[in-house]
Amino acid sequence: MNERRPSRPQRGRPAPRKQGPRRPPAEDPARRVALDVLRAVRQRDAYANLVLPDLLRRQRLSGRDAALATELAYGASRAQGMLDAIIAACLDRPLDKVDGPVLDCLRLGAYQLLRTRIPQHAAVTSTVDLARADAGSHVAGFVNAVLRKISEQDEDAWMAELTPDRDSDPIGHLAMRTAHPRWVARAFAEALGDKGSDLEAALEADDARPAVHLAARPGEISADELAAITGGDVAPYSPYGVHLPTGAGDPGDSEPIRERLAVVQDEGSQLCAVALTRAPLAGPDERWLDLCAGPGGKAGMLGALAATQGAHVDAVEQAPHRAKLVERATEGLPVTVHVADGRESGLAPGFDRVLVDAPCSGLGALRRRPEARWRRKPSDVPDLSKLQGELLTAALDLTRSGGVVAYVVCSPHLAETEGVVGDVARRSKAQVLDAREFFPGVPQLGDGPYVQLWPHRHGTDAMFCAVLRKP
Ligand SMILES: C[S@@+](CC[C@H](N)C(=O)[O-])C[C@H]1O[C@@H](n2cnc3c(N)ncnc32)[C@H](O)[C@@H]1O
Repeated sequence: MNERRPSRPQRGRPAPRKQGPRRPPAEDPARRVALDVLRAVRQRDAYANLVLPDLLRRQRLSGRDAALATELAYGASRAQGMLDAIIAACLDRPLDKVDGPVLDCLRLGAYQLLRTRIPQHAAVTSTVDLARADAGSHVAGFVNAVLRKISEQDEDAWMAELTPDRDSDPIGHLAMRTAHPRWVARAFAEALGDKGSDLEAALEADDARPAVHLAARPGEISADELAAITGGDVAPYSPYGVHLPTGAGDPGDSEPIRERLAVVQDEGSQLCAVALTRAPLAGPDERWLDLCAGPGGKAGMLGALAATQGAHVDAVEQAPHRAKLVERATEGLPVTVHVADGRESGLAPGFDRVLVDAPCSGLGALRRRPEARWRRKPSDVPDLSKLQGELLTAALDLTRSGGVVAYVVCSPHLAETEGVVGDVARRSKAQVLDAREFFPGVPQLGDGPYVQLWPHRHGTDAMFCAVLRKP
């Protein structure tokens, strides 16, 4: 046993308070918000990025306090597996025997100790205060003791102790070091065909906070104009994209977004929507379909492009509340929204271009959804692949002979990407086009015919795109 870290924290004996900076107030509002986010995620499967803005508003937090709450809530959510491994190493009982509210406090405290520059005493005492307020004095000593043990080593030392050996278990090693579940790291490795440096770069980029990307609405404003107004940079690949500087604040406050001249949209999503419109077509090019449209990001892009080309978009979405979001996103554009199951939409066939942006595991956008990597399970994938195959088949059925279908998922998992497309193309005899041609100027697209974008190569989400032509 490691003598420096006795296995049993000593309950009820808070470490003596040191002289020095004043103890933070009992209810530090930024940490309170972060803790409430962690709790909502754990208790009711909430999405951190949806609950946080509301909590910030309710606590009237802005500026540095809001930035701290965001950093702690998102950071602790993203690093949860790694934090849990370290917390577990400091306990004399299994982690699942720790009460949920206490575990939330431990995660929040551990994150501050390991991944921020917050002084140790502030990280520990502020978390103990929250634990006392939420769970009672009897747990304060326990939280204090565990956090003190965690604080005896920095993240690197903990990782050296807990991470599997790099040579004998490269995936387990990188998964732990970059705070990813092992199955996600393995899915990335299989898609990259690499267990070494490329995988490391991919997982590290996936663990970093992404820049906010905007899409200028085609026909309304150019990317140059949007960049000038927002102070962002024109995106490297999407003709409509702008990257906002880090820490630019809430993009929803910016004038072009309020005036609906631009939307927040990852550059990879923009590229995939535009790719559908770039595939060459003989014959008519007027009827476009978006078969999985909610909440309407790509439908907005397609609608705006359709408006400039005299085409019309039908947008199908199964969930009524998401269909409403599509209506809002496409207001004023030549788009008709239908609430229906894309597998049996009842729409008349004969579409010239069809987008299937299928429901997926979202493994390609984990960096944007802090808690998602710990929520998704490998057992989710088979059901998703089945649905994806059915939607792609329905899309081909709705396409005219010679028309094109873009199949897009925000995941690099091979069962959701090449597996689905290979299977449907074989059965339908659809021709798989070289999708790289519809991503001009984008480097490192491999051997084709599919396109797999990556955060570490392209700065985008890990979007997958295949383009098929109906025989
Ligand atoms: C990846 S999202 C699409 C994102 C959208 N294209 C965008 O850019 O904003 C997948 C959407 O498909 C919807 N969906 C799930 N099953 C469906 C089905 N059987 N038919 C139609 N839509 C479905 C989900 O509700 C979700 O809104």
